[in-house]
Amino acid sequence: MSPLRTVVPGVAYAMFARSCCARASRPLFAHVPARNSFIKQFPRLQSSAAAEAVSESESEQGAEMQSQEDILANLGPEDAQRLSLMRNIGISAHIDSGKTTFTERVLYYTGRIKAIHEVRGKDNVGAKMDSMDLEREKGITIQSAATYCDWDKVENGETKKYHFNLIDTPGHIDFTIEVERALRVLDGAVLVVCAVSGVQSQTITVDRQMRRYNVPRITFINKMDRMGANPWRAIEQVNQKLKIAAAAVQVPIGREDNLEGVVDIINRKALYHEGARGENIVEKDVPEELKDIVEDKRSVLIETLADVDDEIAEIYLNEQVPSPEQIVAGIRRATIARKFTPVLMGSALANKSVQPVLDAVCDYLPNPAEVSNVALDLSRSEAPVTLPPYSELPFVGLAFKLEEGKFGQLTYVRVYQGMIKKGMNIVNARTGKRTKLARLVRMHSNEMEDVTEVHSGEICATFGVDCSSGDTFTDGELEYAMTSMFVPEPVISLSIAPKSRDNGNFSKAINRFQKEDPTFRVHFDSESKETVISGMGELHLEIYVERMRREYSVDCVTGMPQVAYREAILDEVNFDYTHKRQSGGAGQYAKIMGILSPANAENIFESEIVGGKIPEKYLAAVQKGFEEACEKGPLIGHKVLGARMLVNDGAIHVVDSSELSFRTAGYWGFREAFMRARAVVLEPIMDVAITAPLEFQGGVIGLMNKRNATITDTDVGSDEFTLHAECSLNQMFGFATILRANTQGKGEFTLEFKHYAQAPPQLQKDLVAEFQKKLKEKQN
Ligand SMILES: Nc1nc2c(ncn2[C@@H]2O[C@H](COP(=O)(O)OP(=O)(O)OP(=O)(O)O)[C@@H](O)[C@H]2O)c(=O)[nH]1
Repeated sequence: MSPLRTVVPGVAYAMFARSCCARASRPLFAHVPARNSFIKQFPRLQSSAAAEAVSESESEQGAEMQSQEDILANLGPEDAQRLSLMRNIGISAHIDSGKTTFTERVLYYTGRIKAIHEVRGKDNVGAKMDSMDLEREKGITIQSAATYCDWDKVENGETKKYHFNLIDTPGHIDFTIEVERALRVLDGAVLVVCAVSGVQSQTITVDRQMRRYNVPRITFINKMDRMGANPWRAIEQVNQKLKIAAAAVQVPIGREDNLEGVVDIINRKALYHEGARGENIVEKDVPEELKDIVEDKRSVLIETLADVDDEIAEIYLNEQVPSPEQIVAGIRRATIARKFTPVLMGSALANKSVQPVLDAVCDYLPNPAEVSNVALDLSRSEAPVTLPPYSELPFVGLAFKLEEGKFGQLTYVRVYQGMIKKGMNIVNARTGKRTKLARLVRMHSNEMEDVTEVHSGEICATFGVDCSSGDTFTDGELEYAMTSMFVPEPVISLSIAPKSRDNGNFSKAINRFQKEDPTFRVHFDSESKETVISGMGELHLEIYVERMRREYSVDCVTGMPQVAYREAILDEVNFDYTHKRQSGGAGQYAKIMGILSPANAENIFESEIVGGKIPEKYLAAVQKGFEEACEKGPLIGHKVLGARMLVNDGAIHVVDSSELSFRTAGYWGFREAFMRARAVVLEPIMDVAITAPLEFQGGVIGLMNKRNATITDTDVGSDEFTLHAECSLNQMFGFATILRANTQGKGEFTLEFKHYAQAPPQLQKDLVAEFQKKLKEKQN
């Protein structure tokens, strides 16, 4: 953490002063308010004796990175009150853990919806957050959905109204970008774990994503009503597999069919439910038969906390017992520091113990002011700057999700600093484009409510803003850009064409899906004259083909799914390539020499030219040629992965050399050297996790052996097993049908890209032969 600054108002001024300097140099940011107007704008910073005390030199030294203490100390009373009661949270988990069912209860108990509808429920209505027809039919979440609700929490006899912005995310790895972008803008998460299956493959993936965006999480063990439910095994797995300290803050009262509620072990209170949907929580004494386990688990909680929190450790080492308030404060500190996750339990479907999770969200997850958010100041070599959630500062927000709605493109925005108002102009930091905000809404799944202004820390949506997902918006005052989310590379592609002549809808659909989903890519293969779509898995592409049919009335024919192969080299070779053409008119001449060698997972271009033998602009042209060649490898026309081209010598011709000549030399020189450097084809290797009832274990192992998979681990539960294996994607095509047939429809599996590895020699030969054949056909 950066050192605590003492002259707090000055820090904000320094940041602002810097942005003014930045603006002064760019015509786009012509308006430069004087410092006085800044102070007028921010009355609470007017203790300007302090502001004056900040010397110019300090403001020049880059005091932009504010510590969390600075931010909290400098929050105005209105922001402080508003933000302390706000939580931006995501609900994430493995497929089918009950995220949507859980969210439905949250919406019901907070009064956001009037009735509960189940995922695949008999009433055919479906859960609120699965608003797409396809989601309701398949019973899976495909797109993340945002909503908001208010939760009345009683604290010391006083009721406080907390405001939640909530995002329900898909569990399936094929829609992983939805999880990435949700976690990018959320401050905390509820990790849902099934009480029977425990930590599953996707739980681990989601956990990794939470770590990527530093998201603190509380854990909810759902499905405690199911046979074989075992929360203690699940907690052990969170500790072991997710490698984060976890301890229960509750113990269940009854289990499986007899689940009645939970005991809050911090306050030693039993919580039961009353009402048709368990809406009323009734507090009672801890049942006699649970007293021992409550004390036992309470000690485990305190010991686990003592390991990760200094204050609890001190109390513990002094052989004292922390008070309930101290325990809650310790859990909050350790959770926000991402060293610990408190574990709650219940059953969303049986309406048990969801409300305590909402209390825990308030107690343990951070409010927007407690999370450090950073942007890069583009005007100062991308120096990092903190974005404090003060409403008075200039607006900075991130467009994290785009969606085509009834009224045009809907852009979801998280407001990090300042506020936005209907009618105001916002500027896209990437394109410099200014747009007037015609409409501002808050989303409730597929419904929306118009609002006139949205303050820092909030999530909202706007219409008619031209941008890509991940773009930063400002009010034009600042040149800030926020780092965007991680976008995984697609691993599978297939050719696609409309069955009948395209009346424009096919292209419209393709354009829209591409804009909305950065993991869905489209390109036109000029050799095969086909449109090729790429994505994260078979289901991912299948869903888009189906959506084209339903939403755009375009029936499509698709080719066989193709693996995204890569080409690499195993040897280092020298190259000496001359590109020469003399056919009337101006000639072409470029000579390059150097070394081509294998590199680690990226393509690198370097030059070590002495004495200016090749001028910089020609070297840049060689690099261009190299990059072009890497897009379409010489072996089978797939991308090159891990090649380093070093140009260390060469020659130019005073008349005939040009950028084009050097670009051509870079392109062909690379290809020629590549083929001499033991070129190989790489294929994607996937992490496979298959879960099925125990009786199918032998059969499933047989299926994986047939695919030359490497079995890495097997978890055997009371009635199910999970087999983990590494297998090439090539071997996994159509596996969903095969697994279903071999497990009476009870088996499930997930696939996640792990790494690239050399394809088997025969496959490489076949691919090369096929590519050569196609080339010949084209030449004839
Ligand atoms: N027994 C039991 N079943 C539950 C519980 N919660 C959810 N389910 C069921 O589990 C299935 C999956 O629930 P969802 O809420 O769709 O799970 P999800 O995690 O949102 O699913 P995806 O978004 O597709 O990954 C549904 O059939 C639910 O009825 C629970 O507490 N107990």
